[in-house]
Formats: sequence, C-alpha cells, structure tokens
Amino acid sequence: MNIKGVDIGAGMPKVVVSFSGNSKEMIDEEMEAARMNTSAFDILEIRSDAFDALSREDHIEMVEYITSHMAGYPIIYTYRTLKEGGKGQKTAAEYESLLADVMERCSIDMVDIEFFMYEDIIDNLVARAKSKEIGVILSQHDFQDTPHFDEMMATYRDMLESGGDILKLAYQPAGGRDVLSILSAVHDARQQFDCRVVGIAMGELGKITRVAGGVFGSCLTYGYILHKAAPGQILAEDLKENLGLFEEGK
Ligand SMILES: O=C1C[C@@](O)(C(=O)O)C[C@@H](O)[C@@H]1O
Repeated sequence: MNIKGVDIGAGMPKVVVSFSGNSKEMIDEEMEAARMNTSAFDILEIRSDAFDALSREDHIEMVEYITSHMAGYPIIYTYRTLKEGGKGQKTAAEYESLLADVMERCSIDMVDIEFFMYEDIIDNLVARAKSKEIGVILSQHDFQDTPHFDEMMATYRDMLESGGDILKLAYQPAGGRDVLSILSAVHDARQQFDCRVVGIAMGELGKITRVAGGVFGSCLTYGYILHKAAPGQILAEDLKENLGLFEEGK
C-alpha cells in the first residue's frame, strides 16, 4: 500500500504523528513543528474530534487547511469518539454523515473508522472510502481493558472481512501479560490473515509496542510532535531514532 511514496506494510513501521489542536493557531504551531521535524515522521493524522465545537463547514475548512499545507504527506482523517477515548460527542448517525462528507470533499488519503459502530454504518463508510480510493483503517480502542487473545484475533478477522486495509487495535494493559497478548495477536494476525495490522498497548507499560511492534508485524506506530494524543505516545523524534535499532543492517 503505497501512498505518496510511503510504503505501508513494507519495511519498518511508519511513524504517524497526530495533530490534535482545536484552533487555527494551535494547528499552525503543530504544522510549524512538523516542518522543523520532517525526518521524524512519515504520516500525519488529523484528530478532528478536536473540532467538535465547530460547524460542519468550519470543520471541513480546518481539514482542508491542514491537507493543503501538508499535501506532501499521507494524511489520515480520524474522528475519535468519546467512548473510544477521544473528544468526539457526535451520535452514530452524525458520525456517519461527517465522515461521508469529509471523504467527499477533503483531500485525505486514509480514513480511520471505528469498527464497533453499527454494522450498516461501517459498510456504508467502507464502500464510500473504496469508491474514492481512500485507504480504510478499521480501529478499536479500549482505554480501560485488554480483551482476551481469542477476542482480538476474532476482531482482526472481522475487520479484514469488512474491507479494512489496515486493522488497528489499541488497548489499556493491566500488566505485562496483556502487552504480550497484544503483540501475540499482532504477530498471529499478520501471519494467518496476511494483512496490515497495528497493535498498541497504551500507557507507560505499552511503550514497547510503539517502539518494537514492527518486529511482530505492526505497520504503523503513533507518536506526537507537540501534544500527546494518547497515553504512552512517544515523541516522534525519539520514536524514529529507536526504530532504527530494529532496522536491518544497523
Ligand atoms: O488509534 C490511534 C492510536 C492512538 O490511540 C495511540 O494510542 O497512539 C492515538 C490515536 O490518535 C490514533 O487514532
């Protein structure tokens, strides 16, 4: 899956930085910091749940403001709902309408769709993304818990069957065993289903999954440049440097 020269799923995991500013001033700061750190990341994520207070038109304008200024990078559009750890308070119907509109009108390369919405919403959004040639990340987050290994495997399989190009799970581990379970699920899903996967254990305990997840098959790792978008995120610059440890021939 090659987007703007970034080959996702080949070689090292690609570093995604999340922009989570909620005003033009904050976004300007984030874009400026990104331009000063171009070697620290590969992909940009717009966390649009930060724009929840804006009207639809202003929301779209903010997204376009970022995509036009950062056009050289692959851009993921993510509206993270409250129940999956974000700030987004929209109902399922509003969520569907927003994502559909953004896919129609904005220059995004990938869209993050929360997999545990209603099935018909997922089907509609995936179909729309495919028709626009927008890459589909299907995701699930739990900021309280880590499910059992078998459940993670079933979720990865269901996500693949629903048309996900990248399948992403992010959970809060209660201990080292949970971190290992997540890495095992990443490893086995990658092997068994031959798909692009991401597995993140959040918090301090989970940092190893952000740095070493690629060894087990994770194709993306999320970091930050100015503001953390999730617990345990690592500064993009440090992330890139540490990923180098796992690079062949280094
Ligand atoms: O899904 C993810 C991963 C994440 O939750 C993290 O733990 O880094 C951060 C989110 O912005 C992103 O959409």
